[in-house]
This record gives sequence, C-alpha cells and structure tokens, in this order.
Amino acid sequence: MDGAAPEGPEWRNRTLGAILAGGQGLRMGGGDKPLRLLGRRTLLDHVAAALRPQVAALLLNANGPPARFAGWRDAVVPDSPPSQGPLSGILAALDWAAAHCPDLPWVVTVPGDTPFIPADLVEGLHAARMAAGMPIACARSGGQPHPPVALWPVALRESLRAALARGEGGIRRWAEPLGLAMAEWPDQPQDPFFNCNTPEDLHAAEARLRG
Ligand SMILES: Nc1nc2c(ncn2[C@@H]2O[C@H](COP(=O)(O)OP(=O)(O)OP(=O)(O)O)[C@@H](O)[C@H]2O)c(=O)[nH]1
Repeated sequence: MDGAAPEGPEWRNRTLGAILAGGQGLRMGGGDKPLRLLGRRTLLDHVAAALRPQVAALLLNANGPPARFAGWRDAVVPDSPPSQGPLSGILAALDWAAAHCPDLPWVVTVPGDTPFIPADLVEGLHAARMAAGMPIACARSGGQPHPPVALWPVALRESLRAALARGEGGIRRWAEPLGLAMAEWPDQPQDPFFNCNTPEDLHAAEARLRG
C-alpha cells in the first residue's frame, strides 16, 4: 500500500499517532476523561508519554474548546460533525495526516483513557498487518480485540467518510470487510490495554501504577 516496507524503527517515521479523546466520558462522571489524574499525571500525559516515542508526530482528537488542553503542545483536532463515535475521530486524524503530514501514510489511534499501552505497539501493529497482508491492524490482548487501538492507512479515509455518511458507525463493521489483522499481546500478568472508564477503573490503575 505504501511501497517498499521499511524495517523496525523506521515505521516510527511513517506513522502519525492520534489520541482519541472525543467521547463524553459519562461513566467517569462526564467531562474530559483523559484529563483525570492517574498518579501525578493526567491519563492523557500517560498515553502521550507511551505513544510519542513510537511515532513521527502526535495529535489529540477532541471536541469543544481546545483551551482546556492548554498544556498540550501538539495539534488538537476536532471531529467533522456530526460525531458518530470513535470512527469520527479516526477520520479526523486521517484527514489531518493527509493535509499536514504527506510523508506519513499511517495513523495509529489510541484512546485517551488507556495509559499502559505497550512500548512496541506501533511496531507490533505494522508487523501484524504485513504478516496477514491486510491494510488495517487492531490490537488484541487475551483474545479480546480493542478496535480503537489500531493502525489505519491514510489512503482509506474516503472509504471511511462514505461509511460514516451511510451512518455505519461501528469500527469493526467498517474495517473487517477491508481486511483487519489482529496484533496480539499477552494480558497477563496485566493487560496493556486496560482502559479507565469509571472511577473504580481509575483506582485500579492507580494501584497498578504503585506496583
Ligand atoms: N472523536 C470521537 N471519539 C469518541 C466519540 N465517542 C467516543 N469516542 C472515543 O472512543 C474511545 C472509546 O470511547 P468510550 O470510552 O466507549 O466512550 P466515552 O464517551 O469516552 O465514555 P462513556 O461516555 O463513559 O461511554 C475513547 O477514546 C473516546 O474518546 C465521538 O463521538 N467522537
């Protein structure tokens, strides 16, 4: 899809990271879930610290006034309305990559509430889609897929736009017919894709952080 396949760390130079923070966070009590504190840092800071070394550039997909992310040093990119869940954020990231980063044909998305993502996430997703000969790769742990944690070719953005225009909002409903490879990580002793949906999840993550 993107010509010759670079090896190993070179994927970093071909991939944009996008942190998805466009949801309402209702189970957490509403507001910006990624701005909740986990230890001394926000969830967003944890995700960014883990993802930034793996990508050439980073953006934050969030809706509403960007001023609340005042400390965020990279782009804040809203959905193109109407928002239809995480796929709208994925499309916003693909469009931003096409407009601003012509050298980056790939986007990796990670939700802003998933603070323990693996250090080899981007490499593992590229390896999985190449091994399967498929255009998209999604993270899986303990047999459980995590569709918002995935690798997307920028070239698929018109297909995604058309799916959203048809009102097809599910990630797997759109991605599976195109070819969705699974990249597996162990979920033991701890799941790297644990996400914080509720205050109780946040307490569990704090206990995990303390070791
Ligand atoms: N861009 C965008 N992202 C969304 C939207 N809805 C959910 N997401 C993102 O999709 C991922 C998974 O979302 P959930 O945790 O299920 O939803 P949430 O709105 O964050 O939380 P709840 O309201 O508690 O369900 C998170 O990264 C969300 O930020 C949306 O309408 N637009």
